[in-house]
Amino acid sequence: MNDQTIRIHPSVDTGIRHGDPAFAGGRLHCNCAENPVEITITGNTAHNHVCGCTKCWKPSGALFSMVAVVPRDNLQVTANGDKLRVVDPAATIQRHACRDCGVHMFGRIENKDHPFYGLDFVHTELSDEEGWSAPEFAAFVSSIIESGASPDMMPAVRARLRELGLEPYDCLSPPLMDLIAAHVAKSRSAMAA
Ligand SMILES: N[C@@H](CCC(=O)N[C@@H](CSCO)C(=O)NCC(=O)O)C(=O)O
Ligand SMILES: [Zn+2]
Ligand SMILES: [Zn+2]
Repeated sequence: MNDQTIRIHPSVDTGIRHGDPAFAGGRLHCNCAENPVEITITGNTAHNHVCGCTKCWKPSGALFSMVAVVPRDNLQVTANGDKLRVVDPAATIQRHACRDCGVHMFGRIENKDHPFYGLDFVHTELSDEEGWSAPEFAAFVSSIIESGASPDMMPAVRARLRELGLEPYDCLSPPLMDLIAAHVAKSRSAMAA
């Protein structure tokens, strides 16, 4: 990495750290120096990825967020939960953010018909523990333009993502898109029956 290297996200900019398959979980904190919000996760995360969408929380200076999922029953708010506010109650993913520092602690889908219902979205860089699952791909890459990135820089952004081993996609990865499509097909056939 040199001064000209495109900064994707602090957790990947110097190379991807492997996750630990035996990792049993840990705690995430917001950025408040006093009374930080804490969530506790049992077990490891899955489907970790960097996301270029406009809605996922990004640390300052990063082009992408880094976001993974956990079963919602594996996540508990364990300190200062009174500081959490839903950023956009109309969004599919309801992001619970700290009202003081703005960090998103978890995103939850309340629509039981959604393909990802039952999973919460979390940012594992908020944890001091190591072993969380590593990011596997880059999602919603073209969406960084919506946040102000120049279209001219997109070839370099995609090249840097590939160099890091994060295949760039403009929606989710093919396995996740297949999962969504299979869910839609199953719901339609259930409705027709
Ligand atoms: N171009 C839009 C895309 C936003 C989008 O569809 N984001 C996805 C992925 S977020 C986690 O990977 C999504 O499911 N959004 C639902 C939601 O955010 O509630 C943009 O950039 O805004
Ligand atoms: Zn905070
Ligand atoms: Zn996103």
